[in-house]
Amino acid sequence: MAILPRISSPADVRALRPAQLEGLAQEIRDFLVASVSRTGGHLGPNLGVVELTLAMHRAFESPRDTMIFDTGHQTYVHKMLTGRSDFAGLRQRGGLSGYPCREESVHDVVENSHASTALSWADGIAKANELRGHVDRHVVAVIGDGALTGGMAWEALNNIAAGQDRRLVVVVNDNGRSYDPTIGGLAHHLDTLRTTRGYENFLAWGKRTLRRSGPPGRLAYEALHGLKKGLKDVVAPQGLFEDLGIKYVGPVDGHDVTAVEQSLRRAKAFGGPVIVHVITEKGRGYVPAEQDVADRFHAVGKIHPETGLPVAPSRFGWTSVFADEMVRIGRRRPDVVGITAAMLQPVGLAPFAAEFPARAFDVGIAEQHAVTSAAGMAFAGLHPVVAVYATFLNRAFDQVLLDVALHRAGVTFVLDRAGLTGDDGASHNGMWDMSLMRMVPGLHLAAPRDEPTLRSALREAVDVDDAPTVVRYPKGPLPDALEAVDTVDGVDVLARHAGDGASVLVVGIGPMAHLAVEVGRMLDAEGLPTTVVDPRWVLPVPAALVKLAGEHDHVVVVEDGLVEGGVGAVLGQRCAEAGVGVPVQAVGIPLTFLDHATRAQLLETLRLRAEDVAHDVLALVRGPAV
Ligand SMILES: Cc1ncc(C[n+]2csc(CCOP(=O)(O)OP(=O)(O)O)c2C)c(N)n1
Ligand SMILES: CC(=O)[C@@H](O)[C@H](O)COP(=O)(O)O
Ligand SMILES: [Mg+2]
Repeated sequence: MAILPRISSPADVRALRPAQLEGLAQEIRDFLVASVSRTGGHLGPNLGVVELTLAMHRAFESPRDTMIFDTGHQTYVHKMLTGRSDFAGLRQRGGLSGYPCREESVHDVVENSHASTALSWADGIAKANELRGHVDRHVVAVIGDGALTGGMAWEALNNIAAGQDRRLVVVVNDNGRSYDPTIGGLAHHLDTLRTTRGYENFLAWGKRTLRRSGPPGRLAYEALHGLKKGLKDVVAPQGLFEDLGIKYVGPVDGHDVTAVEQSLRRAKAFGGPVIVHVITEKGRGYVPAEQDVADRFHAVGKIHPETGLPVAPSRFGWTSVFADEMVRIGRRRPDVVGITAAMLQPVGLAPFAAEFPARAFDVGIAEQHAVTSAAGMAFAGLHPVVAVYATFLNRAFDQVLLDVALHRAGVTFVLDRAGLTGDDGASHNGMWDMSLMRMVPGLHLAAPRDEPTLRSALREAVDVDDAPTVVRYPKGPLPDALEAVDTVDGVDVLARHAGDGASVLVVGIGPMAHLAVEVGRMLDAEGLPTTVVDPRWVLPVPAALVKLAGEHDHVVVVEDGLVEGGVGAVLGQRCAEAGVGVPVQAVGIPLTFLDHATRAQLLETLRLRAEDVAHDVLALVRGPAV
């Protein structure tokens, strides 16, 4: 008898008998594979937390007890156990978000999918609970071993340790991986806690001995647990968590619901900050994921459930061009090194790392460290290429500004997923980088429109050794190459249309150049004299673009980034400063948080299609249609 359909709230989960839990876990796994195969999503991480999430909702009472999930990509099971079963529209407009979403449920708190923030959230909530006398409320925060390599997590742990009376349980979900195996001293320490030979072997011996003593009855079971407890105290090394002053429970088999539930109840009863170290397996229970050496199906597109193979070919054309060009640059420039923040494969540095293993650095989910360590590398004679998703550079703005730019360090930032990404929701759109980077003195930013301009931008960027450079490009497949018909002082002219009346300069930034050409055609069809250009290096705004603007009656700049402080806004400022009195219309992303939707849905909503832009230009140039 299927249990899952009868789960509409955590109370239903708590009402189950322990004997029912294994069956429910299997039903959940079957559902995850069947559903996420159809929509795409974070299949591997969620397969790894089935038992953990079940145990959490049995040991704690959400929403009275607050549940926080770091990054939030592993909350599909949490959603299923809190009454949300319609995953058919996952990460699409009107469907479930791929992360916690307050609008969806009172059980969801943190919508931000940037890693390493959960423990700070938890510390704040626990402090508020204590101050407001909510002594019956617990906070339980799940953080992955990858997210634990982020600096904020340690800032939070330092504070959590200071609050000995705060009811806060930190669950370290240790599956040994971010995308790749987690790096660094912390990963080693977690390994030590998890795989101390004596602990493991002695425990294995204990299990064998007890089994030989007869059917694993209650007595044998108790003896085994007593043995494990004794072992932990005697053999398992005391961890840095306890040195910090935070009680440590574990390591616990994260796929044994009963063991996890018991550990969580123990931690909850302690009444102060406790870490429960849970050992899980990313992709657990689905062979294609378990066997996936790349990243255990961390984030998949639509796949065939029987085989795990992708339904569509690889989605990431831009990334593969960067990957190829980076190897070519590496061959001719021994000073060039690559830095990733735990995303070697997704950002395209894997081929570079394969050919130059000593020159590829995975720093963990630590973008701030990545940037400042790059400043150090540049100071010491290297040219670092820091490859991150555009949205994740937000948290390292200060390091770009005052560690790299202030020292005129030759560091190149390669920002993948720049612009609208859509289905990953508000915190994943790469919409902030140009408005942020335009505030960095001396920084040069390129927005290529296709493969040839991406390759040339990368080559030009690594040749700049006395200032930061940025090359940004979007998620997904490459557009066809777009040839320039002319170049004016570095600004590519993509089309010129003669005509009568008010002349229009259409500036396409990055891949929006393709849309700009389309807009040019539409304006030409209306008889407007139109010039379509792509400046390629867009920040600082080139003087040639200001000059070109002064030769037209109207300028429209189309960019896959914020309008506020974007290239269009800056061009308008530069024109005003130069006494060039032409109206500059900036078209792009409004200053707001965008709900999850497909990129196409967002482009339509934001009126970022060629017909929308042409319509708006005509309305401005000729006045509204009567
Ligand atoms: C600041 C930031 N950098 C990078 C990412 C991309 N990212 C999402 S999940 C993930 C790996 C997380 O590993 P872990 O915390 O161990 O969770 P698991 O997937 O193993 O459950 C990364 C790097 C992010 N969400 N936030
Ligand atoms: C949760 C997270 O930050 C990443 O897993 C991200 O969702 C991956 O995005 P892509 O699918 O665009 O690589
Ligand atoms: Mg992990």
